[in-house]
Amino acid sequence: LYERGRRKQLELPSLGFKGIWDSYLNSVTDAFRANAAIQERCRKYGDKLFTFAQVGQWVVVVKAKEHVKDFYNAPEDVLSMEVAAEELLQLHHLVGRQFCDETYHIAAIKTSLNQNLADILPNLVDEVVCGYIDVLDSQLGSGHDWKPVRALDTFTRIICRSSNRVFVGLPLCRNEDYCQLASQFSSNVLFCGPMVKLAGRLFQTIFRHHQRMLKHLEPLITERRKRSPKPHDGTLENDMLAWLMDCAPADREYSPESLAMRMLNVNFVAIHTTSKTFTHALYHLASKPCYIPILRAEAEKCVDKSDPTTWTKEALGRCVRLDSFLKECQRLNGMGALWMPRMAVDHFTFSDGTKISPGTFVATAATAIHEDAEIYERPLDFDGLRFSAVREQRNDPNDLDTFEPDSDDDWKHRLTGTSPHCLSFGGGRHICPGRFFASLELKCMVAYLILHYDVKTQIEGKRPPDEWFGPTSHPASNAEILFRRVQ
Ligand code: HEM
Repeated sequence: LYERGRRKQLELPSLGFKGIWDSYLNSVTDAFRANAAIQERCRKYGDKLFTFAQVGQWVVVVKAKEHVKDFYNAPEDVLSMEVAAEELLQLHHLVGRQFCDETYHIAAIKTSLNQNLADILPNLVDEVVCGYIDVLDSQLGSGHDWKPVRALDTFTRIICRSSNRVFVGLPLCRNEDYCQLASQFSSNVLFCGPMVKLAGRLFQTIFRHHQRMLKHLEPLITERRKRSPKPHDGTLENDMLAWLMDCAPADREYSPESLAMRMLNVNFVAIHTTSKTFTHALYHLASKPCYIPILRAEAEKCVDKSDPTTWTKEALGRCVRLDSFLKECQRLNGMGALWMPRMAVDHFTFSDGTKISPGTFVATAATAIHEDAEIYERPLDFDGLRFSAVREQRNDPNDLDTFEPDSDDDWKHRLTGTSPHCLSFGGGRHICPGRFFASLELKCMVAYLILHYDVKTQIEGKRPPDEWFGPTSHPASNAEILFRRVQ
């Protein structure tokens, strides 16, 4: 209790704080309406930093552009993402020390994955198509009637397969046990993390994710080692496993334990984020059918419906309206009210002189920023063409030969563009290195969907409402969307 009172950062404003007991009471009532409570405080304090009482800790909340820049550019040994994640999710207990201590998967994503996007696209598209056929079409049957489909489950399975086609290749990416492990790992961690302070090492024993991943990868690693005594000689597959081997320190190149842990980590950051974003987009599309003909017409112009093997990174890059639609979905849905948590591990001073002491949690008010009327016109309205409108002013989208997605400051309005006003992929030091892959995969997924299916919500025009757990939001987990094949 003493620690809690001390860490409140008394010099910062905090609505409703009168004493330690008060703060507990507030934190419990606010937990049920965290988004509204944080938005209220953002309106009251404007661009000032303030503190917000959560059940387990105080959080200093950052909203103003300059504060966000200070925050996300701060060095890891001052405002630490790792320590915050450890504290919130208890990763050492849940998955083991090695999960956090090694980080060479980040290098593998930043260099190899991003450089190979054009090369891996045919495999990615192939798996997206096979995923739709195996997982969605099997639920629709052979007719052309509307059929309800549980969206989040269905598309998490397709995205998990497609991502893992690029991470581990065939046939493992279609193995049921492997896919279950890869897609459930992050939800298990995110769900159990907060409870694990009590449960200690129980989670590791019960779920044994690392051992299960090891069982799947070990034969692959042994086979590759036999084939190529050095992973860097270019004879291995062009997939994440090979890139991880390339980026690993010399003594881990072929270490199944270490590589299995990195592969868990890659799946941890890649699958639920992409599946959630896709599901949000699907809910918007199904509840606002006016976007279907717009996006379908653009997709028909950019890619060949009848031959997905011809789809290229450049062609998908020209789907500017689809890019904008996805960015708008991210702006309004999917971020938590508190986003990008950091723990101060040293004294930190914001550029306006505000000091943060070690042991303080800091996070951005992402929802309040994304819904700020001073930044976005009509911020609460969903405008799927909000970002493409700016890009199309400078380029004629009907003239695909002259369209230059890379011109001027075009990047700012792209799905992968980030700024202190657009935090969906983070920003600064820990900006998401997988966002180019995620963008490519999401575009393949949505382009294929709108070319082959019509979608609508059960109650026409009504989007399944997001689910909130404290300051974290998720797309409705059990909602069904109606699908019908395009005739
Ligand atoms: C739509 C999908 C995705 C979203 C919304 C997303 C979002 C984010 C955000 C917000 C961060 C920064 C977290 C922070 O600063 O606290 C982040 C970091 C990260 N993301 Fe993503 N991500 C997505 C997909 C992916 C994919 C597909 C990969 C891998 C292939 C990936 C790999 C990573 C990694 C490794 C980090 C940590 C970077 C570091 O610590 O420097 N992400 N992501």
